[in-house]
Amino acid sequence: MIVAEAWKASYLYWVFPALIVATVFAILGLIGVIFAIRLFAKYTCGRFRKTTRMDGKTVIVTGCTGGIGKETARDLAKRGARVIMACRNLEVAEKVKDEIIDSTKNTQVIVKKLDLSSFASVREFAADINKTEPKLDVLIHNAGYADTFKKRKTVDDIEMTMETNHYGPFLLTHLLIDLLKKSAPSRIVVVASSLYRLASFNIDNPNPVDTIPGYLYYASKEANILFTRELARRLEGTGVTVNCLHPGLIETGIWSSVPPPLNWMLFPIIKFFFKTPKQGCQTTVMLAVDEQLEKVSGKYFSDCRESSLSSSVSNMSRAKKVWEVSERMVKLGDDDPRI
Ligand SMILES: NC(=O)c1ccc[n+]([C@@H]2O[C@H](COP(=O)([O-])OP(=O)(O)OC[C@H]3O[C@@H](n4cnc5c(N)ncnc54)[C@H](O)[C@@H]3O)[C@@H](O)[C@H]2O)c1
Repeated sequence: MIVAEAWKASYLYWVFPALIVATVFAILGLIGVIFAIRLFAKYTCGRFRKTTRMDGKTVIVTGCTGGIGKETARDLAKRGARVIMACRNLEVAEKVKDEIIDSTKNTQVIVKKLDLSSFASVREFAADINKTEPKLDVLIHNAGYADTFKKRKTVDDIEMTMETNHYGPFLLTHLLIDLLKKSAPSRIVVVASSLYRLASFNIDNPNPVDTIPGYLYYASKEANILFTRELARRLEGTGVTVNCLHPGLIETGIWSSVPPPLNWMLFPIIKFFFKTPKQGCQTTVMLAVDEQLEKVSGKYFSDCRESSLSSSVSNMSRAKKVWEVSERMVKLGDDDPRI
């Protein structure tokens, strides 16, 4: 009884609850500030002006049946470009094409089959473009594949993530380079990711069939950046520029590769904090369209601004080695163009 009375009289009797309440308010305040910062970032992300036109220009966008690619194709069609949708699934692509024509009133939108996980498909697509298109102003490497755990090989016996995200686009660039040079000033845009920092392309194991694909996705994005830097060096003076970008964290189908239960936890984060595909295509569109960037090459952009790269991808001797390994992997023939 006496102890209870003493406890009540002690200042600790009030200080403890007050501390708990203050801590709860501080935590809630912190969460609120994080929310506000993220929402601010989401709605003030870079946005490229709508007025620059692309009439008379021909653009290829790979992987545009959904996500960032679809909004990129729509935006460029709205600006008057002839848009070639290079897609794996023709049935879905035709529906998306109709939707884009409907919303932009630009009938110069066409679909062509391209499966980046097959060198034969890449060759067939490039041969068709070289035969039918008198010029090519912009080539956008947007398509991307991600899986977390499922190890898969392509028809070429190459690890799926690496071929789709790096070797396929590497070969396609070679096969279209003469057309791009002929059409100069022309551009190549590579959709990479800031998550390249999480992994490293293994030069000693260019066909990493035993590695977890989740890791290889990041490694392929590092390869995208090294490819961009070496390509820019090799294309100097040709009038063809190449730049790469991080689109931001975007609410697209690529996140469905995250397995349960991680995807259940990720779902509200993606819904609340990630940008929409329309917001996510802004940097790609800027690199494809902005007249002020006509001579800019070999750079990395994020949120419509040039951004800095880590030292691992600034190393040009590493970029050269990745290039040489990639040349061997795609088995360039004697008649294929070299860059
Ligand atoms: N969503 C993000 O948060 C995010 C972040 C950083 C980078 N990226 C990059 O953005 C690009 C677009 O991805 P997204 O987020 O719109 O995802 P998405 O899954 O919605 O789109 C990917 C597209 O690539 C196509 N594709 C996949 N494999 C292909 C193949 N073998 N041949 C041809 N096309 C193929 C798909 O059909 C789809 O149209 C990718 O390169 C991705 O790595 C996305």
